[in-house]
Amino acid sequence: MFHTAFLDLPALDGAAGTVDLPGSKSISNRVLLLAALSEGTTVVHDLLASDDTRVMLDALRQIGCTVDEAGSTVRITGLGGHAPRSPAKLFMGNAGTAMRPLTAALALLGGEFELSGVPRMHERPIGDLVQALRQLGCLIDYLGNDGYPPLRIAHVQGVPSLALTEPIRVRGDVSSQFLTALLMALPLAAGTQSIAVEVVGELISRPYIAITLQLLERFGIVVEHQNWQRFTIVAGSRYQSPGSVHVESDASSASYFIALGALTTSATGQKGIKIQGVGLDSIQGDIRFVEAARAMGAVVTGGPNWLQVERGAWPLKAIDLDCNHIPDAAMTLAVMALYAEGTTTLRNIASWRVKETDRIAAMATELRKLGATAEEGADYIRVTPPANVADWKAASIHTYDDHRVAMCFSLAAFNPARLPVRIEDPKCVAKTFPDYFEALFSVAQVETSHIPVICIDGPTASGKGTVAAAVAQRLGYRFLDSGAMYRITALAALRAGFAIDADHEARIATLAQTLPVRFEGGKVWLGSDDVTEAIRTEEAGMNASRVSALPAVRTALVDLQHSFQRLPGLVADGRDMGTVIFPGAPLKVFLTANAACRAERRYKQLISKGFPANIDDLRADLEARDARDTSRSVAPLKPAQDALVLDNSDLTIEQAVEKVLTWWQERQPFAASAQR
Ligand SMILES: Nc1ncnc2c1ncn2[C@@H]1O[C@H](COP(=O)(O)OP(=O)(O)OP(=O)(O)O)[C@@H](O)[C@H]1O
Ligand SMILES: Nc1ccn([C@@H]2O[C@H](COP(=O)(O)O)[C@@H](O)[C@H]2O)c(=O)n1
Repeated sequence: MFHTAFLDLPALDGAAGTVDLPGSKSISNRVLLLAALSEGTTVVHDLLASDDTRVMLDALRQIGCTVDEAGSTVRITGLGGHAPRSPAKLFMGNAGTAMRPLTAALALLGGEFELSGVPRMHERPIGDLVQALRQLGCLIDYLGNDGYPPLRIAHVQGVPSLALTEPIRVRGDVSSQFLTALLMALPLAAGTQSIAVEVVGELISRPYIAITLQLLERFGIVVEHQNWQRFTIVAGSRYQSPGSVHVESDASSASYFIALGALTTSATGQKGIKIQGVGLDSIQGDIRFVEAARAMGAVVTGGPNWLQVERGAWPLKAIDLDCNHIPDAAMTLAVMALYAEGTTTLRNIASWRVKETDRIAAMATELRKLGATAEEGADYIRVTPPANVADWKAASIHTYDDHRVAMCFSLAAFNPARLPVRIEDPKCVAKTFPDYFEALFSVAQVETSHIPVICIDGPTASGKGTVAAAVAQRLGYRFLDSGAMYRITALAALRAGFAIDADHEARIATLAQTLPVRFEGGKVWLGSDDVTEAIRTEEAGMNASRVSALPAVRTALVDLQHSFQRLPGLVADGRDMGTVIFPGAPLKVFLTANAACRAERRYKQLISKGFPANIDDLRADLEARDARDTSRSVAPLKPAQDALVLDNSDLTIEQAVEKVLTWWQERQPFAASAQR
């Protein structure tokens, strides 16, 4: 996952390949709660690992369920009729699928609970659910604003006697989660009598209720319904664990890759995007996004657990669609509309206004930043793409702590104007798809020369590695420590018994070409040996300097260094990054510091690692190394013609990093809006 302040997506050319999607959020959190209410142990396979499931798991532990996690498999032993542990303060983050059903379930289980969330959760309505529970006789207080979390369930003396003879009335036109919450909680009270729930107003997002009913059935609860307006929980209902449950992949998450298949082709001749984990027979309502994508031109085929999507009509066809049945996935249509001919209208999406953010306003604002025309109404959005290629704008997309805004706007990186797109706060995807961008990059195609590279070259101990690693971390870019390649080659040569000299040049070069080197978790591996420490000594640096003067060795290491230029970008440090390896890089920095300063820094560095050091010897060594690096015939150390020189003798590390980042921002088309 990218924890950076923003993630810049370079203009992407195409996409092809296979993606495995994470588990469905809606199914994951429903299954967790149903398992918690059941008798027996449920093994949940392929559970989504995300912020929203995390808060649910934590809450279930707090109320006394036994929860064992092993990767994506979670084993839950439910309460099975026992009282939950109370009092408890439960933090629900911004997870509506946890807040609403848990409120209802805890109200019917008895005990004293406070449920709260992030500030946005405290703006998301829950009043209709609370009103329905109060109708029953439940004692629930608002701790902030009426109608919104945080709230308190005050059943210290146990569950009060409930008024179950009359149907419970609940609104269905604000959020279907209120009805889901009641349907999952009421079986706890349906031991001796049937309980009816009546929906007031039109039931929105009906497919989510269908998921609830299907999952309830798996946990032994039969719910009858008349025309989706009246639901009856049959007397004698009792939660019983089914033993094990598999969570299917998230159909809403599939929408981004369905869209990707619809709007891209592949330069390599590979055909389309294959999505694994969810198929045309999915129980999730958002699978009907496939119909909408087909209407826009996508060619979608599929089987029980997979989908295959290819571009059909191009440009895409504009649509006018009632999206009530696919509220979450419909956001993706708003971005697909950027690639359509004409105006796309998405209707009946009032629920967008009370989601993670006001999604209608958010989508309209961000689409406009890209150059589109977006008109918003109380329950619709109308999108007209930029009139001409030249009307597209490079935008910094604000994501409103809304995972879906972040994910669907990544699709704007395929714009015909070939402009980059900045996604602010990319980690918000953690709500449902923590590795979304990694999945996107695994199928996205871009000509390598278009992947941005920042080169930081300079003499020994000038701070290149430190600054480059920090810049890479701030941008979410990959990091290439090219010096390590020479250090490892020298080590491998010596271990193979080769002296580092011209006589052994060819053999060392052959060795370098097939170096079994891996950089993993901050460690450097040569085959199965951890050489992290061994290559950091001054002697190893000197050997590297000798080996790096052999032209054949330099040539042998070129491909390996180029292989680091991958999405979303690269920061490379060394001696010839800007002059030889990445001559087209858009930013080249030559980082220097005076010799005394560098010797002192290296001295402190070695001492702190427990290596013996003498500052005068160090200075002599680094000057010798610089002299050899500067005077060698191939790829000598020198600033590239277009490099910016930064003497950081009097700068702190952070100041040097900021300087490089500032230079980088100045080269970005959306620099100004990134300051918001
Ligand atoms: N601006 C700075 N102020 C103080 N210390 C710094 C600064 N920049 C780097 N250092 C420190 O100097 C030491 C050497 O830095 P670093 O290893 O990044 O240099 P380098 O140029 O990559 O060296 P080499 O060429 O040998 O790989 C490190 O301990 C680092 O923390
Ligand atoms: N691009 C590069 C990087 C390094 N070298 C040589 O390797 C030696 C070790 O590099 P460090 O950055 O890890 O100290 C260095 O002294 C150079 O001789 C190189 O030639 N080209």
